[in-house]
Amino acid sequence: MTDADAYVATTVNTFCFVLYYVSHNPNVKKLLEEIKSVFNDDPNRQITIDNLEKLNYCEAVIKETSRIRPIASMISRYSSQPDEILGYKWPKNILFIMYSRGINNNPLYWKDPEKFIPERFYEPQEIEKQHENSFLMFGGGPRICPGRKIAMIGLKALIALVYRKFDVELADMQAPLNVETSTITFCKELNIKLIPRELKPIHKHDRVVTIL
Ligand code: HEM
Repeated sequence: MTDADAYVATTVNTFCFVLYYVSHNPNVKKLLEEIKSVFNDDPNRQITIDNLEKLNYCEAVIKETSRIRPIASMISRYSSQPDEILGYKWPKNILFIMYSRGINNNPLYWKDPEKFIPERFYEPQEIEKQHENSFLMFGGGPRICPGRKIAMIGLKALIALVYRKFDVELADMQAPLNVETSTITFCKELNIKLIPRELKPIHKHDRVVTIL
């Protein structure tokens, strides 16, 4: 997989999962309010890095989506030397596969793990409660995903571009996510309705300003 493929495959599939979970959850209101306020209620305003950095609730939505449904369900490492883990002795060159999706959804680390609650990644007191390495969206340690910052920028921009102009509804609210898992989990199909928001009415005052 090239870096370009990694960018498209990871970002696009995470984006589909965001659309799915946001459509199923009323917290969407908070996301829309944040987007509206950061872009000054202007759906055509140019997107800047400063704007994207202010989209903290949007970032929490992306993280909560990836906690419940990470595109990378597993992370692997070879042992470079013999070690003892959980009382078992392991020789070197053993392939360890960590089920990150299981860790992300483990009730030992997350209260009501099946519930979509972006506040887990938004409220400082909730963030403080998190156990180390209990959220592995981008892996961890020296081999942590080097594309994580650009991925977050791309996802936030995509979410802002769509939600500031359209209401998004799933074509079938009963349909489960249609996915296929190999190295990453792909969203095979997601049918949505994009409903353009009404254009902002032009006020008298705006017209005067335009003519001047
Ligand atoms: C939502 C988007 C993305 C997610 C969820 C994601 C997730 C991951 C995960 C879980 C790993 C394994 C980390 C580990 O073993 O500890 C990884 C590795 C990697 N990712 Fe990403 N990734 C994303 C986007 C990107 C993008 C946009 C790029 C490149 C522009 C990228 C490039 C890479 C590379 C090169 C590695 C291998 C790093 C190494 O083995 O040293 N990723 N990613």
